Amino acid sequence: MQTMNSQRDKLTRPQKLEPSVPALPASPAQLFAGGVLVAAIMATVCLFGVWTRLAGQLAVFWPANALLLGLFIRFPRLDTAAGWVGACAGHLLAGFIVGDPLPISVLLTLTNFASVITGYLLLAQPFGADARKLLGAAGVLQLLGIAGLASVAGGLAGSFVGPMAFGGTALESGLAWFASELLNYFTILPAVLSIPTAQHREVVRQWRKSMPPLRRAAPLLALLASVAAALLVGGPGAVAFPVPALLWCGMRYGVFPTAVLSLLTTAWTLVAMSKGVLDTAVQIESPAMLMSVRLGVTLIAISPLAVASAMAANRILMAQLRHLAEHDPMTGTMNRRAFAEQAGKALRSARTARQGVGLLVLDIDRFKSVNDTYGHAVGDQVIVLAANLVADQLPDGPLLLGRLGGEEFAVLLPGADHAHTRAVAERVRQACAETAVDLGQGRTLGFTVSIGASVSQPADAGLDRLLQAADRALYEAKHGGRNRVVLTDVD
Ligand SMILES: Nc1nc2c(ncn2[C@@H]2O[C@H](COP(=O)(O)OP(=O)(O)OP(=O)(O)O)[C@@H](O)[C@H]2O)c(=O)[nH]1
Repeated sequence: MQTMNSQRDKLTRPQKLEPSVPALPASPAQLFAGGVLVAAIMATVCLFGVWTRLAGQLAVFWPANALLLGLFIRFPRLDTAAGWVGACAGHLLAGFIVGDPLPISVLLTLTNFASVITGYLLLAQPFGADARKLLGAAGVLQLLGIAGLASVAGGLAGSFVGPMAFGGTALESGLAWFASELLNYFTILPAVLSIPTAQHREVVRQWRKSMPPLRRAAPLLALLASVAAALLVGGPGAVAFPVPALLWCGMRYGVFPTAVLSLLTTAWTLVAMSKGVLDTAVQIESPAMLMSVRLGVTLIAISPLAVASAMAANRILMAQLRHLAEHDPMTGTMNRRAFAEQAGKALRSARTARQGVGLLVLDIDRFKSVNDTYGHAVGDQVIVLAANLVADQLPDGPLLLGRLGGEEFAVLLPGADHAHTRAVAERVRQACAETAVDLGQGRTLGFTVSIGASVSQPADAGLDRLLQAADRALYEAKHGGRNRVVLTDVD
């Protein structure tokens, strides 16, 4: 007889939308590959940043720091010593390619790392959990605060290094560095941190199914229309034209698409302004004015992100509440009401497809004496173990297992005929008879179950009739000596 004291996970649990963490330590080859990947990404984005550098000035757009911080937090697999060395190597390689003198290249790299490390240390703290996951509007605000402090660190380091690398005063250099970092962090970090996980992709699939294509596309079309309107109308207010459409995107699309759309809209607005395509009639006469405009445009994109995040947090809460309302907290199986609802749906589909259906009602034998002899806590353990054993014996596909009450469970087997229903019931009975609860100190407790099964082929009978027939069969199984299956046909 096998003993078991662990709860398996086939039963439905509330979904946790968290970044995946590697289950096993990475091998040296994987660490090396991760380091090389980070180096390649950093070298590429640094070269891009240098390309946007105007003579004797900071780069107009420097995505490297925000991207590096986002990658290390979002993909812990890359956050290794090899990853950090790779990031350093990528920076220096880009400096070497563009012909920066090595001391300057090292100083610029250290300055970049000052802000990345500050952001990393803050985000890695327990209080940074909501910011890491962009959970709720508070998470977004927290992320912005952390990005602000990382930018201050970059600005302070930049006030020393800037005058050596690009000339100018320490104050000018520090402020320019700070503002540029803030812009990059605000736009890029949310998009990288919210890159979807496999679980998110399933949520997206469900979302696609739940909405006709035009309804899904409407916020995006509104965004395009508002960008076009900004181009046509112009003037200082035009930079805010896309905000309502972005808010709509935030309400409908979730955090990652909203972060990407906000990033694209911000980038487009800044580029269109600098090229004169978007005529805001604002005279940009000084570097400080330019920075003010850039930061203003960036900050406009923050509220849609906060909306998307609050909506996402709300959706997670709703899913958890729904799970609590529909599941038995002890075993994780559906409760009676949710089982009736799900089984009813499955029955209707089986009927439409002219398939058969089987129903099992299962009851633990002489359970009262378990409680009386070993106490309720052990009784609970037996109930949980029975639920997991049943779940393990069921065919793949949606798990239609419900706790009808006490130590009684029901299983619906859509598409099953007489033979299949009996085979599953026998498997369940045998698995329970062969498994014992581990009571510790070498003691075990075995148990058996009796199963009443009913079959309707094709599935013309309703759930109530199937349940009544299975109940009668269960009564027979109990009176026939227990630890047995009795099957009956419903016509
Ligand atoms: N530990 C525990 N006991 C429960 C729970 N729900 C119901 N029970 C107990 O389950 C027992 C059910 O016993 P009965 O259905 O009367 O019969 P039985 O002892 O299982 O005997 P047969 O069904 O005739 O084999 C009762 O003593 C209930 O108090 C629960 O959640 N936990």
